Order: sequence, then C-alpha cells, then structure tokens
Amino acid sequence: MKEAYEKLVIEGGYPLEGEVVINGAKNAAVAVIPAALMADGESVIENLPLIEDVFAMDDILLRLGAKIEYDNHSLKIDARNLHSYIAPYESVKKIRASYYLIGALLTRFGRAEVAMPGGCNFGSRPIDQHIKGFRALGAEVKIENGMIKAYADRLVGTKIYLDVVSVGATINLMLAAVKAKGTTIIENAAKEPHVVDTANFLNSMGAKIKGAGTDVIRIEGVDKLYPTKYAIIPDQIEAGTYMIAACATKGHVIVKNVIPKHLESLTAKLVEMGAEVITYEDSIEVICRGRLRSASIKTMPYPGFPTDLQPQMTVLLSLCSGTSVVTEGVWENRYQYVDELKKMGANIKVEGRVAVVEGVESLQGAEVVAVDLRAGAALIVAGLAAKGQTVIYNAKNVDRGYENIDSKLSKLGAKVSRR
Ligand SMILES: CC(=O)N[C@H]1[C@@H](OP(=O)(O)OP(=O)(O)OC[C@H]2O[C@@H](n3ccc(=O)[nH]c3=O)[C@H](O)[C@@H]2O)O[C@H](CO)[C@@H](O)[C@@H]1O
Ligand SMILES: C=C(OP(=O)(O)O)C(=O)O
Repeated sequence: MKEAYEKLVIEGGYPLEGEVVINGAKNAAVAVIPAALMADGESVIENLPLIEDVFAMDDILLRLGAKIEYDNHSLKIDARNLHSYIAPYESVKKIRASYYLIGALLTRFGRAEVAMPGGCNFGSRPIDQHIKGFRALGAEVKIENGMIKAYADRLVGTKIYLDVVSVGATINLMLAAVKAKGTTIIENAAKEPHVVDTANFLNSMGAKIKGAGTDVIRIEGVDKLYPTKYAIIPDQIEAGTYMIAACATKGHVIVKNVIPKHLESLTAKLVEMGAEVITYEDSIEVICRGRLRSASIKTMPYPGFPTDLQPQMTVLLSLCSGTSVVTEGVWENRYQYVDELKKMGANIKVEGRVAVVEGVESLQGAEVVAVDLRAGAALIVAGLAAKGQTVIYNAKNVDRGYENIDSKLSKLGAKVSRR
C-alpha cells in the first residue's frame, strides 16, 4: 500500500560532485503570487519554483476566481475575474504564506476573510504584528471561528513600528499600503532578499516603494496597480542546503543561478570551519576534502545567519571535530528534528533555544521522520553523509520547498530514490 506520505531512501557515503542549478525563491514566490491579484489584468511571474507551497498558493488563487497557466517555470495569472475575498481553511492551512491574502485582498476588495495560516510547526507563529499594522492603516480586524476577517472602506497611510522584525508582517503591510491614501512608513522592517524582491515586483506593477532592504520602508499610495512581467530571485535556502550537503559529504559542488551576497553569512561560516568556498558572479563553488572544524552560529534576521538553514547546519556541525553551539534566535522551538538525528548517532543537547553539538566521526543510517520542511532537508543531509541506508518518512514535507531534490542529488552522485 502506498505510504500516506512518500519516503526517500538514501545510501550514504557518496561525496556530492558536480553542478546544481538553483530554482526561484520559495518565500519570494509565495508573496509575489498573491500580490499579482491586486492588478485587474494578466501578470506573468518567471523563475517560479515548482514546489508544493507554490501549488498550494495556486489552489487558493483558483478558489478566489483567478485563472492561472504554467509554461515551465513561468506562471500567467489572470486576476480579472476575481470573485471572492474568502480564502477557505482547507487550502489556507497548508502554508504559512496564506496570510499574504489578507493584505492583497484588502487592497483589491477592501475586505478579506482568510483562515489562520499553516506552515512549519515550530512553536507559536503569531501574526499580531500583521493585525496591528492593518488596524493602523484603518482596517477593522477580528478573528472569528479561526478566520481572520478584515474590512476597510479606505486604507489610510500611517507610520507603523514593528515590535519584532517580521518578514511576513513587513511584506503583508507593503501589500496593504500600496494603494492606501497617503504615505506609509514601516519601521523596524525585515530586510530579507524576498522582502526586497516583493517590493521590486510591486514597483513593477506601478507601486511607489522605497527603502526595501533597509529597516525603514516608505510606501506612497497610488490609485492603480498594473499587470506586470517579473522574474523572482533564486532561493538562498535551497542554495545553502546544497552547499552544506557538499561539505557534509566531503564533496565538490558548484551551485549555479544564485546571488552570492544573499549567502554571505553561510559562506563566511563554512570558510571559518575550513571549507574552500569560491564565489563567482552568479555561482558559488564549495570544496571540502576533510573533516571541518566546529563553530558557533546564532540565527538572526537577514543579514544574519538564516534560521531556515539552522537544521541543515546543525547536521554539518554534528560531523565536525570539537564542540559547537547553535542558538536559534528567531523561533522558540526549532529543534524537533534533533530527536531524529540522535537515532543516527548525533550527540546534541538542547536547552531552550540553544543546542550544544559534540562532533562525532560519522553518523549511521536509520529510519527517520521529516517533521517539517527544513527538518526533512537536514535529515537528507545527514543521510547523504551517514554510513548505510537512511529512510526518511513524510518526505512530501521536503517538496514544500525543494524542486526535484531527489533527481538533483542523484545528478550530483548521491544514491537516493523515492519509494
Ligand atoms: C513564508 C515565509 O516567508 N516564511 C518565512 C518567514 O516566516 P514568518 O513570516 O512567519 O516569520 P517572521 O519573520 O514573521 O517571524 C520572525 C519572528 O517574529 C515573530 N512574530 C512574527 C509575526 C508576528 O506578527 N508576531 C511575531 O511575534 C515570530 O514568532 C518570530 O519569532 O520568515 C521566517 C524568518 O525568516 C522564515 O523562517 C520563514 O521561512
Ligand atoms: C519555515 C519555513 O517555511 P514557512 O514559513 O512557509 O513554514 C521555511 O521555509 O523554512
């Protein structure tokens, strides 16, 4: 009988060798797609990753009345016949990014009813800053029966200071402010590459956004947004995952179609640990011929070390010589994968947001479960490096953020199959 979720089977111990082309950024794609709903016409988004989170967002758009058409990695979105401002639970619960429908539908219709979002479960993932911002812009917002209901006859620009640096709130409030009356200033804004990419997409639609990529974003409201054609940035987390896997397997990999600046915190850390990393204009070469040194990382908002690479990096640190310390500076409980790693021989002690990692000579293959997207990516890195066979259940979780990860790894010499 077919498993409820497909599993990945990995024969470990083969160094990754060769080139891998990185797809578009998941966290840019899931912001830009709903943003396209704000133009009454047909937009084209290029370089989209063909991943489960994008398909889940597509499903939401179809339920709202949009028409979509794929041509390889390009998506045409026709939002002319949008007929609903209600995004239902069964499609919204699959992804975290469904919260962007609130900002986009508020701007399009002046009203939005969106179920509470889903996404990776690592502790509470509040959206109070989103709601605080919508209310500051003049929207009435209430939560009823698990639905976020927002209404605004007219959104009016204002100054919003985010209590915490939040990617989602920063992007969502940009979506709500682009056609508000007057100017909106978002202070303590997130600076991630996908925040900048979404601002650039909105500006290509006729929005007037300045300062994205800094902690103060200024949005001058406009009367109309226009359909556009736009190619999103490459995925820094997909690229970083392959760079870490190259090191974990003592391999030699070139990740292509990347923006090296987006990976500077990882590149610097890998060099500190003893890997050879050569940066080119749109690719990065990683060479690792021996056991790396231990290091410490603390995940922080961009340009700090990205939390979405924390699980993968912890696997690499598990194989280094010496003791490493990992501090999760963004999420309260993002170590659920550690119990699975321990089944493979990792020596990790978790206290709250800190994990102390004692390096081991090698990991052993085991049967493990991918509890979420990056936990699954971490277990893949571990299985590639381990001695023997690793079976990863719930592998569909990995497909949320990685396009064709098994075939890409096979092309790099890994022995991996989906069963
Ligand atoms: C779809 C998407 O883009 N997901 C990314 C997004 O998630 P997401 O947008 O959920 O993450 P945020 O940047 O908002 O969260 C950062 C921190 O702020 C807190 N917070 C956030 C919002 C809020 O209203 N109140 C609040 O307290 C969170 O609990 C967390 O501690 O950024 C995270 C941090 O880079 C990444 O791990 C996710 O991959
Ligand atoms: C946490 C992640 O995704 P999401 O916020 O969509 O759950 C991630 O991409 O690592």
